[in-house]
Amino acid sequence: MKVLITGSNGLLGQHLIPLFSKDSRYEVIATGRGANRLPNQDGYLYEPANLRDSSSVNQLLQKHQPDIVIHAAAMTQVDDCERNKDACWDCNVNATRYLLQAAEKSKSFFIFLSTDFVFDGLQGPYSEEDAVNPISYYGATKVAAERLVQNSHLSWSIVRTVLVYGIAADPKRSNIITWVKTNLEQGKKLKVVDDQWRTPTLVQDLAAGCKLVADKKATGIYHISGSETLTPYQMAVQTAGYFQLNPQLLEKVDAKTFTQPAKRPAKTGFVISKAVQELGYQPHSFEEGLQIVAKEI
Ligand SMILES: NC(=O)C1=CN([C@@H]2O[C@H](COP(=O)(O)OP(=O)(O)OC[C@H]3O[C@@H](n4cnc5c(N)ncnc54)[C@H](OP(=O)(O)O)[C@@H]3O)[C@@H](O)[C@H]2O)C=CC1
Ligand SMILES: Cc1cn([C@H]2C[C@H](O)[C@@H](COP(=O)(O)OP(=O)(O)O[C@H]3O[C@@H](C)C(=O)[C@@H](O)[C@H]3O)O2)c(=O)[nH]c1=O
Repeated sequence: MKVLITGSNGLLGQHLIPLFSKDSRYEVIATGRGANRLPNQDGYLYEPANLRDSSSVNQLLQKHQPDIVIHAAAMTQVDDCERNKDACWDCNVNATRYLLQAAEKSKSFFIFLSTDFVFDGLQGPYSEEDAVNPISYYGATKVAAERLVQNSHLSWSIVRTVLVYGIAADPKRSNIITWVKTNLEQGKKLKVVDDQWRTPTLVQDLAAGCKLVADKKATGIYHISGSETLTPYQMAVQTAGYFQLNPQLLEKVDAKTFTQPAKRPAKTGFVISKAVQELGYQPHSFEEGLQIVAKEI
C-alpha cells in the first residue's frame, strides 16, 4: 500500500516516516519543503514539494497514486499565523484543497491532522462531537480545512491532537520539554502559565495513533492526545524534576501577563475514549514521555 506523508521534515513527519517505513505492508513517499532533513534517508522515497503550488501537488499525486495520504504539513507557529494571515490561509487551507482535489483523482484515503485550537477553550476537555469555535487565526484555518476534508468525495479521517512534544532533527519550533530543558540548563528564568490546561501528546503516541487510523482506514474524527490534563507550569515542573534542573527558575504566571498576537484557548485537552475503544490507542503518561524523550536527546 502506498502512503504519501506531507510535512515529513516536521516533528510529527519525522516520526511517521520511520514508523510506516518499517512496516513492509507500506511503501512510503515522504514530502517536505526543500531538502530532506530526516537523519535516516533509507527505506522510503523523498519528494520535495511546496504544497502552496497546486501544479506541484497535482504532479506529485499523479506520479505516485497513493492509497493513503497523511496530510501533516501546516503553518504551525500560532503567532506567525496571526501576523501573516494570507500565508497561513495558503498553507493550511489552500494546500489542503489542492491535496484533496488531487487525492480525489487517485481515490486516496485522506488523513488530516488538526488541533485542539479548533475549540474556544471554555469547556474542555473536548470530545469529537463538541462544537468548534476557534479563537485564533491558526485555529480558524484548521476548521476551514476540516470542512474541506469533510465535504470531499473521499473516504477521510481527521486526527486532532494537543500540544505535541518530542525530539526532531533540525526542528523549526521548540516544544515544552526542549524549551524548558534548554533554558533551565542555561540558568535562565522562565515565566510559565498555570491557567491553561492541555493533554500533552508524546509525538510517538501521535504517530502510532495515525498509523492505527491508516491500518484500519478508520473514518471520522479522532481525538488523539495524552490522557493527563496538565498546565504548562505543571509540565515545566515535572520536566525540571526529571532532568534534575532548578525548579526555582520557573515562575508561575497567568496567561493574561503575556501579550502574544494570537489568543490561546484556556482549557482544552481531549477525551480520548473513542480512540482507545475503536482503535486500541494507548498513550504514555507524561512521566513515561519524559523518559522516552530523554533517551532520544
Ligand atoms: N506541534 C503541535 O503541538 C501540534 C500540531 N498539530 C498539527 O499536527 C501537524 C503536524 O505538526 P508538527 O509536525 O508538530 O508541525 P511542524 O511545524 O513541526 O511541521 C510542519 C511541517 O509542514 C511543513 N510545511 C509548511 N508549509 C509547507 C508548504 N507550503 N509546503 C510543504 N511543506 C510545508 C513545514 O516545512 P518546514 O519544516 O520547511 O517549515 C514543516 O516541516 C500539523 O498539521 C499541526 O497543525 C496539532 C496540534 C498540536
Ligand atoms: C512561549 C511561552 C509559552 N508558554 C506556554 C503557553 C502554551 O500553553 C505552551 C506552548 O506555547 P507555544 O507558544 O510554544 O505553543 P502554542 O502555540 O500555544 O501551542 C500550540 O501549537 C499549535 C501548533 C497547536 O495546534 C496547539 O495544540 C498548541 O500546542 O507554553 C508559557 O507558559 N510561557 C512562554 O513564555
